[in-house]
Amino acid sequence: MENLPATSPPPSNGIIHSHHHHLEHVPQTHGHHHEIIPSSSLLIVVIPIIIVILLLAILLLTLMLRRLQLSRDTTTTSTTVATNGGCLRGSGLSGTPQPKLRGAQQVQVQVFSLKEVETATNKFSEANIIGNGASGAVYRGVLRDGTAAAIKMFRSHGRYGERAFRLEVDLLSRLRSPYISELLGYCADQHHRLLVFEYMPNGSLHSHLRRTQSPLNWAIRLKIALDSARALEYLHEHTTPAVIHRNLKSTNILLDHNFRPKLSGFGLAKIGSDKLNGLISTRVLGTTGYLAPEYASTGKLTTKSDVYSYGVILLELLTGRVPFDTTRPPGEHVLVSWALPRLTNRDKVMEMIDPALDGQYSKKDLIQVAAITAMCVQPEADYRPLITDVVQSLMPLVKKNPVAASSNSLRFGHSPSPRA
Ligand SMILES: Nc1ncnc2c1ncn2[C@@H]1O[C@H](COP(=O)(O)OP(=O)(O)OP(=O)(O)O)[C@@H](O)[C@H]1O
Repeated sequence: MENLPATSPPPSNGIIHSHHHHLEHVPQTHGHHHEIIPSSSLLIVVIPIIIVILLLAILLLTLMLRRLQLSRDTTTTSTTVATNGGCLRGSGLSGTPQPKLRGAQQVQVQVFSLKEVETATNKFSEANIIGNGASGAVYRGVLRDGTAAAIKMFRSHGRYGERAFRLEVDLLSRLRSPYISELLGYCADQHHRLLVFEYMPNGSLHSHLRRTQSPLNWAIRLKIALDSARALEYLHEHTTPAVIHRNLKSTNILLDHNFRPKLSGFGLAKIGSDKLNGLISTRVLGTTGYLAPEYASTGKLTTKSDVYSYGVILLELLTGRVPFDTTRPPGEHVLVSWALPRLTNRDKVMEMIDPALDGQYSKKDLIQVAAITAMCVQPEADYRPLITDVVQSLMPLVKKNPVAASSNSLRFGHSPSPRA
């Protein structure tokens, strides 16, 4: 009241008396305020308040728009893959946490024009097709500098295909490990989406386990098991934040000229900040027979979901069977359900072993691998081991069963590993 301008009319009696007759005079006093504060003074107070509110609203809106933009970028993944032969520089999963190899720098991948890829694959000749995955055909090609390559062509790049393509480019240009398939480059020319990988002359583990001719021997199976676990260890433990592969299967384990495995197929990978508590996916993606039960039923994805899928690969190595096979007798369709009770039974474990191994393995080692496998395919995620524990358990077994130097002796028909 003291601050009222001099032009303000003097307070009325109603105000003076209000101390004594408060209740009776309240309405009167109230009405008086409108008269004693001039509109110019009101404006001085109200305008700054309105300006502050407006500024706050603009700030809030900007923040909300930014958040929306980030979440959109997360679902479509990177927007930095250059199209029309542009170059991938400083590619990043915009809006998503960017996994980095601790202490390592990003590796540049080459950008190929459609013409270059066409030349490399003899115009995508059918004769050059070496595989067919869910996202499209894979061609063998020879690059301009003479390097052999496997070129994966995305069939259509709808929302899902585009995400998978960008994710593979973004992740594989960051992740470098001797256990992970190397991305040489990519082509994103108009509607074409192609990934150019180092060529793995021995194809996939899946194809080798299906072969009846010269099957993989015990020592090489153990080495494949160990190096595949190391690939996963790299993703789960040596990458920050952890990467969950989400599509671990024997077609994604590729073998080099020495049958050393490299992990591929990163189109469904998830970069998780909380690897053990997990991420809840609204869409369950992956491959039947390899999906961890808790992920299949609730969408809860953790590094332990990968450990389960890895356990299924161990089962394939032990039994030579596929994870889901309706041609088998009833009760044997689902590999895990059939194998789980046998894995922990010392007498029955021998019954489930791949007949192609022809008894050329140590029973003691087999029991140990079976025990590791049983833990990995535990229905309860918490009881599954960390992949690092698997690596540690397999290391002494691989040391005991060294792989012969020549690739010719990696399979039977040459020099099988000795019976223990
Ligand atoms: N770098 C490579 N070298 C040699 N062969 C490869 C290479 N990449 C893929 N292939 C062959 O092509 C097949 C299909 O590969 P792709 O990556 O499409 O795998 P997929 O797991 O079957 O499919 P998706 O990952 O789309 O689910 C592989 O199983 C393998 O036989």
